[in-house]
Amino acid sequence: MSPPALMPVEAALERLLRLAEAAPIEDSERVALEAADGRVLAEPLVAGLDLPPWPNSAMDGYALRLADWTGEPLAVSQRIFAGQAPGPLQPGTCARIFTGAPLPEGADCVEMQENAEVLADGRVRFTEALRPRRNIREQGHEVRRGETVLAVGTRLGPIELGLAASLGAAELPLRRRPRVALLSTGDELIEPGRPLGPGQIYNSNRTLLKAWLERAGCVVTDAGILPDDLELTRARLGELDAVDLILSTGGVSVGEADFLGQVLREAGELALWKLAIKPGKPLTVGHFRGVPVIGLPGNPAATLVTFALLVRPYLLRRLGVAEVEPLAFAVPAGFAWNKPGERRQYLRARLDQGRAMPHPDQSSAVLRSAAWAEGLVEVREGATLAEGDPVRFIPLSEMLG
Ligand SMILES: Nc1nc2c(c(=O)[nH]1)N[C@H]1C(S)=C(S)[C@@H](COP(=O)(O)OP(=O)(O)OC[C@H]3O[C@@H](n4cnc5c(N)ncnc54)[C@H](O)[C@@H]3O)O[C@H]1N2
Ligand code: MOO
Repeated sequence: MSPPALMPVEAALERLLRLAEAAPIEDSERVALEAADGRVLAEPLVAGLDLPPWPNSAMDGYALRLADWTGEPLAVSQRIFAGQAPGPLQPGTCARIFTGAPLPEGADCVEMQENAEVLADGRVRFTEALRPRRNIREQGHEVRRGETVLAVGTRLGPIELGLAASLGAAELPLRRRPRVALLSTGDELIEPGRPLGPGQIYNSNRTLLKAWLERAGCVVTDAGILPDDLELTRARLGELDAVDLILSTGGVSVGEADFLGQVLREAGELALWKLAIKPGKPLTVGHFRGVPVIGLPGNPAATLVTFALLVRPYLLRRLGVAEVEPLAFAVPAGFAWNKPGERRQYLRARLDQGRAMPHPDQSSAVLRSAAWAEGLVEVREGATLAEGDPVRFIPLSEMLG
């Protein structure tokens, strides 16, 4: 009998996103703008004013009414700086005006000072033809009052926060942060700072995931290293009832001391997925007393790839984010690929003169090549590649936030 087919990446993502939509995190809180970076909007941001709020000058120069201009020089009747409220333009004159200053009532054109000559008597001659509305930033040009500027579910970054600030928002209604409990499994693991005993390795997944989850806006509970004991595993999981997700690493393949799996089976449900991803084949998805559980493979590069491609989008979708997949683009392969694989490979790679160059060490156990990499290059299952063929490149920077 042939082994069951591996689950394609798209199918795994699709299933996880459906699970995320079935368990949305909907609570919201009002948060000061300065503390809102990386968070998700719980309500649309609706403009309470026009932007700009009034017509203003795009240039340092002179504001005038075109009908007043016959080709003769005009006297300057006022000077208007940004931040001032000008009076109406006196007929038959122009106003000295600076960038960002409000246009005086009655003016319908601004000419930049480079096209103006100030005569000895102070009057100004315009040297080029003038056009109506030239160099005027119109009221409401960017945003009209009442318009939705950012949709619910928008992930806020510096640019969105700047936009909210330009509309005068001091606080925003945000989804609360997801609470994630992080578990490591493996008797070989100890935490950095302690001496390494025989057979032991330092726990790197915990540090990697904690930092990454926090960047993604989560509150992380460190649930430590799961003991190799059924009773203790049961007790430890039982303590994690106030979280939105239990995320574990290790112990998901075919190991014998799979206490996590056993406890999940008796007090929840558990599915063992075999994904067509390399690195990252085994993934556990289930529930423990109603709390979603995702178990990532323990190999550090497998943890990284499955978190980036599956868990991060899952968490964002639980917050109602629509676009959860990282931006990716096609680049020419700087390498050949002769052996078609049954799993889709995500190679740790850099761009060299626009071509994707994989690191020579693609071992699932290795993090160093990921620290070197700028992104992941996708080699699809069953594919061979010649140098120059297009491959998808996903920048790590797209996924690390
Ligand atoms: N007979 C089979 N063996 C394995 C299979 C398989 O299908 N049949 N799959 C391989 C693949 S692919 C992967 S990926 C791993 C997945 O292993 P587990 O998730 O069960 O993880 P462990 O066995 O606990 O650990 C794997 C590896 O990673 C190291 N590790 C684990 N946790 C951490 C951590 N927190 N920090 C640093 N390193 C960690 C661990 O020491 C092991 O070296 O299974 C393959 N085997
Ligand atoms: O999925 Mo595993 O990461 O290939 O070693």
